Order: sequence, then C-alpha cells, then structure tokens
Amino acid sequence: MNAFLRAVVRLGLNRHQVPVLGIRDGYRGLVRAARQVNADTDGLVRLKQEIERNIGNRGLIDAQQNIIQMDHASVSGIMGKGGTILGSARCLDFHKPEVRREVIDLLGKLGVGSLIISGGDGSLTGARLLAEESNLRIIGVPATIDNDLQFTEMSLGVDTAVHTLVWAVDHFIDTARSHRRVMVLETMGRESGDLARMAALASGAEMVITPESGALTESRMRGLAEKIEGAMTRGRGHAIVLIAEGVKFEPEQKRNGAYILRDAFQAYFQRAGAPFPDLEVRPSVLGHLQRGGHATPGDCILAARFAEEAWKSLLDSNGKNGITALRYNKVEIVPFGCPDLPERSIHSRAMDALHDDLANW
Ligand SMILES: Nc1ncnc2c1ncn2[C@@H]1O[C@H](COP(=O)(O)OP(=O)(O)O)[C@@H](O)[C@H]1O
Ligand SMILES: O=P(O)(O)OC[C@H]1O[C@](O)(COP(=O)(O)O)[C@@H](O)[C@@H]1O
Repeated sequence: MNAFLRAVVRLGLNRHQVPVLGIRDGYRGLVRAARQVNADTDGLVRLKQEIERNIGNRGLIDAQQNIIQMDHASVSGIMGKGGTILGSARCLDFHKPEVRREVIDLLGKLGVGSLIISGGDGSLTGARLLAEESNLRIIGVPATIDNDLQFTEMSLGVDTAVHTLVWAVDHFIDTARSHRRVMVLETMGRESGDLARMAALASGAEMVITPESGALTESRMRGLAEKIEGAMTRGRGHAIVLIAEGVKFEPEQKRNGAYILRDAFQAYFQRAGAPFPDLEVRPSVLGHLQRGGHATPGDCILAARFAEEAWKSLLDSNGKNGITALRYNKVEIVPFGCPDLPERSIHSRAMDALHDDLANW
C-alpha cells in the first residue's frame, strides 16, 4: 500500500501537476474530518488552515490531522515498507448512507473532485456506494493479501504475502527435516485458498488444503494422513502441510484448522499397529506475520501500474468510475460490480493439479 501511495503522489505531482491529499485511516479519517467541520461554524476554515499549514510530514506526524496535503518528501523512503503510512481502520459508520452524505458534502466543500480508494472487498463496496451517491470521480484499487477479488488476477499485497510464506516454510522445513516431523501451518486468506495454494506451489510444501476443495470430514483427514504415512513408508522423513484459514470442517469446529488437523493426524499415526507411532505432528498458526514486511518488487511494480491507470482514468474526460484490475497481464479499469474472471477458478484448479503432481512422492 505504501508503494501504491508513493506512486499516486509522485505521478500526481510530477506527471500531472495535480495536488494530492492523503486521508488518515481511510473512511474513518473522512468521517472524523466531516464531524470536525460540522461541529461548529468555524470548522471548515480551521480544517483548511490545518491542511495548508501542516503539509507533508508535518501533517503525517500529527495523529489528530485527518487530511494531509502530500508532497514529495512525505512519500520518500516508503516504497518497500509494509502497511501504510496513512493508517487503516475499520469504520462501521460508513455503512450508513447519512454518514457517507456528510463525507460527500465535506469533499465538495474542500474542492475535492476525485478519490482513489485502495483496499479489499469492503473498501471497494464503500467506493462503489460513494460513486453511486455523488458526482465524485472514484477509482478503487484492489489491495488484499487474500486475492479473493475475482475480477483481477492479482491484488496488491498478495505477492509479498506469498513471499513471506515461502520464507516461513523454508524455516519450518529445517525443523521438520531434522526432527522428522509433520508441520501443519495455517495461512490467512479468509474464504479464499489462493494464498496457501500459491505459497505451496512456490515453496514445495508437500500438501495444501484450501476451502475450494470442500469441507474436511473425518474420513478426508484420515485419507490425508494415510497419504503422508504412505510417503513415509517409501522413505520420506517429513512433511509440510499448508491449510488455509477458511477451510471448513464437518462436523463444524470452532478451533483453528491447524490444531484440528494435528489431532486427526496424530491420532491416525498413533493407532494400534501403526508403522510410525513416534511421528510427531506440530501445528502453527502463521497469523499476521503474513501481512507486513518489505514489499516485493512484483508488488511495487503492480502498485505503480495501478496508480498510473488510476490517474489516466481520472484525467480522461470520458473516463468512468471503476476499479483497476490486472487481466491477461494488462492493467485496465473495470466497472464496479464487474463479474468474476472465469479464468480465475480454472487457474486455481490447474494450480492445485500442478502442485499435486509436483509434490507426489
Ligand atoms: N457494505 C458497505 N457499505 C459501506 N461501507 C462499507 C461496506 N463494507 C465495508 N465498508 C467500509 O469499508 C471498510 C473496510 O472494509 P473491510 O471489510 O473491513 O476491509 P477490506 O477493505 O479489506 O475488505 C469498512 O470498515 C467500512 O468502512
Ligand atoms: O487483522 P484482522 O482484522 O483480524 O484481519 C485478519 C484478516 O485479514 C486478512 O489478513 C486480509 O487482510 P487484507 O485484506 O487487509 O489483506 C485475512 O486473511 C484475515 O482473515
């Protein structure tokens, strides 16, 4: 997200000579600013003075300032840094049309004509609603490590998260190999298995379990354990199993998938007469480790391409509101509510088949 912010600001200032305001904490910052302005008769004047007085880093370091005029220095050195210097926050109030109306009014008073909104499904839904309810030009930019936005081949953050997962697997594999263990690692991804699937393919993890392959029943888990045990009898000493957080169980379970799978595998390996009763299964939930860190070159390049397309559309008098998307390796603007790319699910199934064959012991 920082690489994207840098690209938007630099292109705005260098290529298009258009001033760029950054909003702290996204929708929450806009709502706070609207409340600040509506609080008393001088609210708007004070907000404008604050923006003019505290430009760039001066505004950024003041946690109370919601709207910051961005300059070159304010985005200097942030390219590879994870997260976003503007901050990010959930804002439940933004679900209310009357709150969005306050925000639209505020932007009108500030002379803001266009918004670039970067985030996942929720942020892009908010963006669509703003576009429907105002005359603002709005461009959404997909950013989520889950890669669950099906109208684009990639969202910002995915490549970095996959890179981190590969790094994590490389570390876990040392213990797995040395101690001859099965390590079950739980990845993020909400309802999507893309992160786990891409990380498995890129890291060589022996097994990957995604929500798209259906709920895990007792018998499916036994089948997976059998597969690992079979490999052990053929001389394999360890296994890395990736399970996506969105995987469901039948009957339904409340615990993390990694722990449920550990118990099922361990019980199977220790059954009476089993060939490897000492085979240990260790679970780890990788959690927010996957979200931050140095952005990969792939993400930084995609961020620059998305920013370029967003500006192109905003400055085109015939440009339409919509979302930047990577489709067939080209960046384009698709309308809000654009249908899924049918290739996405075909591609996921092909990736699973490829992984299966590569990992077949
Ligand atoms: N249906 C909606 N209507 C209006 N705003 C929404 C809606 N869904 C989400 N948002 C706004 O977008 C923010 C981010 O959404 P969220 O789902 O938390 O993250 P993400 O953008 O990563 O999917 C929410 O906190 C809310 O302000
Ligand atoms: O930190 P939180 O709010 O618990 O959110 C965790 C969720 O966010 C995600 O990491 C996705 O985050 P992003 O869409 O912001 O990349 C999911 O994979 C995970 O379920």
